[in-house]
Amino acid sequence: MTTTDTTTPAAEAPPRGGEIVCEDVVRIFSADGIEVQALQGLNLHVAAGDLVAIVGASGSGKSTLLTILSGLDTPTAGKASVAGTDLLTMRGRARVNYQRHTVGFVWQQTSRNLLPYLTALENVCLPMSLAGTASVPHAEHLLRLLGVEHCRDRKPTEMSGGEQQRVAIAVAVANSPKVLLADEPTGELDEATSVEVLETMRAVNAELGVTVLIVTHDPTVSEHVRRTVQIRDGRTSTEVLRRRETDEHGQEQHIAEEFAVLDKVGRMQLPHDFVDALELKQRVRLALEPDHVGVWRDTTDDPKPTDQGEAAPSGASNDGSDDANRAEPSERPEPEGTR
Ligand SMILES: Nc1ncnc2c1ncn2[C@@H]1O[C@H](COP(=O)(O)OP(=O)(O)OP(=O)(O)O)[C@@H](O)[C@H]1O
Repeated sequence: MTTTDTTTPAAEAPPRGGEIVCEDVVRIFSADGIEVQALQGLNLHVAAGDLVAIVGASGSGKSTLLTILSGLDTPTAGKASVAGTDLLTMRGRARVNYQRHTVGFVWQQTSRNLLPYLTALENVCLPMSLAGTASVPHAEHLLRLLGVEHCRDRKPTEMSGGEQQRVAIAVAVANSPKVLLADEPTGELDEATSVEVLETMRAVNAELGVTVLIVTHDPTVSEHVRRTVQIRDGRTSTEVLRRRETDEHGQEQHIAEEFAVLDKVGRMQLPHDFVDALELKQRVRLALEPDHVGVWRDTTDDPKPTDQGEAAPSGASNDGSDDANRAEPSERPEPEGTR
């Protein structure tokens, strides 16, 4: 990952609010009398037209989030809406309409996305027929856009895994949803085919303007999206925003900046590698500077060197003043907001 400093990170950030809004979303599962908090106050805002990857360790809550956004499950608490539809109060007919028109899905298992006894064209026409808007020319247009027009009259068993996933994307966007949700869409594919499928997702995002959210374990997915959101223990923890810039030599640079997610009351999680690198534990020292917040390891209880080079008693300062523990600006580490 190429990283570089930048003076205007906020200028590139997507606007707050928008197509997908999750605020303090909680999902508790009860099984055999044991409660599992899969989502523990998750916050996520995705703007209309954005292309976002959600990454995280196994069990961090990615699939739970996607199942809620797809309308197949309801949060225990919090606020969640997609394209203005409130996912907590949605019932019956509204839920069917939501799944048919507002969101489209692509699942990991290629076999789950397509009906095996229908051709690619028939698979794409099916959701339109259910909505009463079947159009062969529109289905053909989508197959062409996704580069699988040659599969028009083939059944899934006559297509490669990558072709099946690209047809699945055409099926998912057949009813012009506002949001396309994909759960590990490259999970069963080799690297080269994964890249093709991800590029297809980009094309759908760019050409049709559909907002795309991809849940994945695959770290290479991050290189194909503008924004990667990390979920940790049921909460969004950090984000990486990517963009391309041309430097003064005319060379294109890929810029990746890491951000921490700040909730409404100001809580944030520091990335694991920051915590490990500075051996941060239990408590950190903070300082508000004009344009950033400084975070330092708590050295209050460290032995202090004396003039003779011996350790002073814990907590004692060199000159007896409280300021002795504060590093002078020249001694301070660089701000950690960018890497
Ligand atoms: N229906 C359920 N009943 C009980 N616990 C559940 C249920 N679904 C998920 N969980 C638990 O919730 C937590 C989050 O699960 P989730 O499937 O969302 O994680 P994930 O990040 O998608 O993991 P993976 O990458 O392995 O699919 C896990 O501890 C899981 O065991």
